[in-house]
Amino acid sequence: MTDVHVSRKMVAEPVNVNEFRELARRALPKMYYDFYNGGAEDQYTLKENEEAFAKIVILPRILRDVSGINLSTTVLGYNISMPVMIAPTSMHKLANPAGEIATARAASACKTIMVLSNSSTCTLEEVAACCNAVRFFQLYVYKRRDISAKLVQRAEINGYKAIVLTADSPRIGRREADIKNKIVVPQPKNLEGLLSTKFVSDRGSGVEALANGTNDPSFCWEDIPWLKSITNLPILIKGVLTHEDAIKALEVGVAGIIVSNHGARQLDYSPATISVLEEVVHAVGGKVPVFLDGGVRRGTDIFKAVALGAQAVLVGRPVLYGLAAKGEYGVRQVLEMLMDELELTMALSGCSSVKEITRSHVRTKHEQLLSML
Ligand SMILES: Cc1cc2nc3c(=O)[nH]c(=O)nc-3n(C[C@H](O)[C@H](O)[C@H](O)COP(=O)(O)O)c2cc1C
Ligand SMILES: CC(C)CC(=O)C(=O)O
Repeated sequence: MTDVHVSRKMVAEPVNVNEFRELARRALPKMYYDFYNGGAEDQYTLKENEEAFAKIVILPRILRDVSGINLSTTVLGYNISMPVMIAPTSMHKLANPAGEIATARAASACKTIMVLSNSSTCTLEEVAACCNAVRFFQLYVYKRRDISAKLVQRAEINGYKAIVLTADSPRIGRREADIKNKIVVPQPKNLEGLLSTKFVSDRGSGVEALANGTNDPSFCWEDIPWLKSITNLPILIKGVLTHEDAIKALEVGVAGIIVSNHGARQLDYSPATISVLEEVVHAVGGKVPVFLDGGVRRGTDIFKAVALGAQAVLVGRPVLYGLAAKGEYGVRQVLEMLMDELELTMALSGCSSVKEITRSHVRTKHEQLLSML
């Protein structure tokens, strides 16, 4: 067999998430692949999100009974099959005609939680009706506060179990591929009949026009009581990267914190999420669960995040790659790959349950350098 045959076969039958990325690239129009795959400006943080995981080593323990591995955990009291959830990402119909319905069904099949994006291409009602996955609803607070309130109310009526407030997007990051491609995106389905989103961007990106036309850049900590006053659902805050903001989040009474830099699509040169996870975990001191997203591509990444204190991680692009390549089945395959990799990582590290993964199972770059002194 020639090398060409080998590489074709490899891409046709992906064995890891990064191979799904290549399948997605082939399946999608360039404009949409760039939208899904890209980050802000120099994409420094985009690279760092993945590379920072590579700087952490795992310290395995040997001769433990790992004949049965239990990957399950709980998030806000809901049992899930593994410490991995689906991050909110917009516009799944750009990847597959079934859109978020396919993603939700895959989440349900894999017994995990899907966070539905505020800017989805299926309505939150359609997603609620299509499967019995536990679902959270991600919220951007709009200049039209009444419309955000309406979305929260609809999420609550339709059985979403938490509101994930995205707090890192007062304006949209500068995503240069979208500007160059003059990306055109559909109107978010949840806003149909509520708000016209036909905004025009000077710079060419339809995503930028949409987000900057709708999101309220004045929304701040003092406004969280308003959000709490309109819902009984627990609120998770997404976009925390410092201990200062973690403490503020506790003060305003959130039910959980998601350490996130929005998949490096907002502020370039913000830190890789895995590099600040521990700072946030220490500040929170176990008062609420801490989650992480950004750059998780391997079971070993999940293991490292859990060892550094995350209750679970969320994956964004991997799900989109699976969806673009193979629809609902592709999303399932991606989730199952991560699950299998995590299971093997735990077995080889001597951990038979998620609780057994501890801080002493990993060594950061900083610690590696200190140990050489
Ligand atoms: C194409 C795309 C769309 C996204 N849309 C949203 C969104 O609508 N709301 C949101 O809070 N985060 C959004 N995010 C950020 C994700 O929730 C998540 O933080 C990020 O994708 C995690 O990094 P990863 O893609 O490396 O896993 C989006 C990310 C991508 C890649
Ligand atoms: C701006 C939104 C429409 C989607 C989003 O959050 C993203 O693309 O990162």
